[in-house]
Amino acid sequence: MACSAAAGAEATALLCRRPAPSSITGRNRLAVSRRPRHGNLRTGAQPPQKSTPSANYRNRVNIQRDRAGASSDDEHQQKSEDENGLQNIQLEDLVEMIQNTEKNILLLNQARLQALERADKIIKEKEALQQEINNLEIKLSETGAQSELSSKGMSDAEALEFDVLKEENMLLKDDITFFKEKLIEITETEESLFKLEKERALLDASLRELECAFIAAQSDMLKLGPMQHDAWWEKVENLEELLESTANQVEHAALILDGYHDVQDKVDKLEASLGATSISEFCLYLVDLLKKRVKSIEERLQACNHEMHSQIELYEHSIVEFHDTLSKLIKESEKKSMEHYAEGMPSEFWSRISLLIDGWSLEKKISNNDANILREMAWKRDSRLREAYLSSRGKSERELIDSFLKMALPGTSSGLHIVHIAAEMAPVAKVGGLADVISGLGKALQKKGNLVEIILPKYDCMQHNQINNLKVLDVVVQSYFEGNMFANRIWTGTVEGLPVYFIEPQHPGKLFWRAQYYGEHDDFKRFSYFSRVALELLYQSAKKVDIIHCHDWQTAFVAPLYWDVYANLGFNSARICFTCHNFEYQGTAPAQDLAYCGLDVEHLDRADRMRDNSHGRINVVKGAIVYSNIVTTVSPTYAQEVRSEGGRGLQDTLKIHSKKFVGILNGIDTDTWNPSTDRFLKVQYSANDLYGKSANKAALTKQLKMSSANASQPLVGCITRLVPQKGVHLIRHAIYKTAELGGQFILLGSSPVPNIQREFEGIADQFQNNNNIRLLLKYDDALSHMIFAASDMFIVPSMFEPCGLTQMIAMRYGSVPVVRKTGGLNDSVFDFDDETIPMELRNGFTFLKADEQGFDSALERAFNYYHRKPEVWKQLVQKDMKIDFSWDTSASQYEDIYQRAAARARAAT
Ligand SMILES: Nc1ncnc2c1ncn2[C@@H]1O[C@H](COP(=O)(O)OP(=O)(O)O)[C@@H](O)[C@H]1O
Repeated sequence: MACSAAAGAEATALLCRRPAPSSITGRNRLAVSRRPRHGNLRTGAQPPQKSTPSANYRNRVNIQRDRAGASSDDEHQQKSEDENGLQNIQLEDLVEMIQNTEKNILLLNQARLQALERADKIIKEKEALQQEINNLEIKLSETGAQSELSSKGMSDAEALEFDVLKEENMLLKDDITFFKEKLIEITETEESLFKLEKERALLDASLRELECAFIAAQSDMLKLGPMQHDAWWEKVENLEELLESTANQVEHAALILDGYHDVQDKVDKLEASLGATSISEFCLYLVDLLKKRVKSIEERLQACNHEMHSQIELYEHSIVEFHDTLSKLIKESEKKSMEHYAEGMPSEFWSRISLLIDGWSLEKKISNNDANILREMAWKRDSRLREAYLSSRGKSERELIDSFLKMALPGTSSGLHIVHIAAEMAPVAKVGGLADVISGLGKALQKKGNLVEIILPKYDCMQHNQINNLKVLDVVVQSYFEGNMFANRIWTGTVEGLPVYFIEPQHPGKLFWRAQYYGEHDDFKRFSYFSRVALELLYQSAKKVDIIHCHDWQTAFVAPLYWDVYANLGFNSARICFTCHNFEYQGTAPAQDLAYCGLDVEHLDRADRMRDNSHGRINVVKGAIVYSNIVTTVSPTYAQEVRSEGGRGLQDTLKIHSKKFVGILNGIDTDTWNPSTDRFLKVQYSANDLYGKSANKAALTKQLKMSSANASQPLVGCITRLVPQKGVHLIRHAIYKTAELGGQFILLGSSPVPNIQREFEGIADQFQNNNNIRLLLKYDDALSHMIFAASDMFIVPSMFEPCGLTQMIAMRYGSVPVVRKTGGLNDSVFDFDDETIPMELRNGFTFLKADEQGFDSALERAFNYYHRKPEVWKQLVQKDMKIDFSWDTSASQYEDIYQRAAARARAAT
């Protein structure tokens, strides 16, 4: 609208630029043009003419005149010159007239174009206005409808608001009627604009006529020379008439344009009135109303909130008060019960405690020193004694003594100083499960607040890169061996966060410089030497160790050495725990060999001490059973089995010492064996995200150049030492059976037994070109991690198995175990189809008979579930991955027996 007002002003300006628009009408200009006709002749020199059409015309006339002059006599020439001069003057006037007319035509054309533009704009604006009115009507009808709808179920205040809205709607409707009327006016204006347009067309036509006439006049001028003056004037008159009618039209157009100004004014006024009550204003009004409503609702909400908060505050306040009263009541009741003790039973209670302590002291169940400490505590009515007494109700006297003695410890720390003396430790020196136990149990005990140290031989072949801060101490430990003293260098470093001492004998036999851990002709010598130096180290460092834990035959020498040699030197604070990880390896030798490490052969070569039960040699495992304070093996079932044939001749010894013998199931190091962090895996995964498992399978089969065409083929894994214990004949059979069932098989293992190694090399050759079978006859820690992750099933068909770690590791990696029901396998794998076992415990497939049929029945069932019930299989995989095989529970059991032994030790001194 503002734009059209501006355009209107511009048009006015354009008209004003013409000289005196109101006076310069066509008629006035015509009067000027007529002057030459009434004799006002022009004389004298004329300024040079521009090359306009009339100038050209003039030139052409002069040329005609020259030609005419050349062909007449003088008189005639004079007359002719006069006539020509007259003609020239008249022509010049005519040309001027035409020039004026041209100018007027140009101006008119411009005015016409302006008028056209304004007309278009007005039409567009009218359309936009109509559209806005339409929208407004639609909005109004919607608002009306919504209001109708929302009026139902309104509160009084809302109804009032609704009425206001309705009224506003009515007013708006009136406004719209008013706008409509205005619109009709605009339509009328539009009609007059149409008329203007028509006039414009007429004007256009006459202008064209005028132009044609002018062109005709021009050509006539060319032929004018001999033409009659009157005829010429006739033409001029015609032209004048044309000009007059054009002037009339221009006048008319000016009138119409004046009318247009009126229309423009009207439009501007309309615009102004529309601006006053514009749609956006209406919208603003509506928004404002809505805002008000929202505000009132917010206010109400705030009020509610406020009320709620004050209620909550009240409620909280009353809770605090309630708690205060409750704690006061509790304190009062405690006080009363204390007073009850103090007033009623206390003297009798504390007297009884004092008598108990005196009795234990007299019976030598506790030392005099401990008795004095405990007596003083009872005298002072130490609440810790009272709590220990009350919590031990129903337990044995021994347990009560132990719990009392814990408090007699200086500093009363429940932590123990435990030293493991072993031949292996993972990952620095690993041959089998023993290594895993040392680091796994050691870490778990350390986590429980004990001081744990490890003593290992310093092997040349160990994984030095697995040791942190390896350094040699500035001390040489001299140790006895074979009648001589040998120097030993002591190295320290940490492995898996545990402090480790590495002993490097300066012995000419280069005892641990053999490029292998075991299998040397002088193993008995090597490890008896090591056991002696380990104790020597502890002795010389004057440590007050609580538990010395030795493992397997290699360090079984420690038990008799400790009690027969070092205890006599005053090194006797510790108690010895011996764990036999496998009763197959007992460390037997001719009796005199015991003397190498300083043991008294005569004293020990006795049936009740170290002489082997079935032949004349000495047996170091037997010696450890006899000489240790605690004897353990690695699973409850195996502990049971070794009490009969499984004991390999030591069953009677174990029976004799059964009170100190216990089977504790090994755990696994869940930090090392963790599929969600395992750095050896292609993709880490967890029970809740098994994608990584199939990715590892794909990666490993690709790496080993195995077929990956059939993704539904189960992959069977086996990682083991290839020794008869592990059921090598069933492992061999499993390879063929898996091929027959359409599965894939990967074996990772090596054998210390040459003919077994050769046999498996032969099988490997046989399957060399089979894309589904791979035999990797070596030791490879990284590869073992990848196989655990990639396999779907894992076989452990052992003839006997003290504990077995691979079935637990396999489950942690989602590989379902297929195992023989023996030893630790029986304590950790429960058959999926065995209905006598609770469903939640069933985690694998087991068989009892150590033959091919027995194995086949378990493997075939596993294959069936894998192929036919993939969902059940997946659930089984996930369940297995979530089983807690950590050392936590087992370490607590060890800690418990350590504590009791340590307490007895204190009681004894
Ligand atoms: N060839 C091998 N390569 C890598 N690791 C192996 C190999 N053979 C056995 N192991 C590992 O040694 C440990 C064996 O422990 P376990 O099952 O108790 O058997 P054992 O101690 O009788 O050998 C497992 O951690 C297993 O992964």
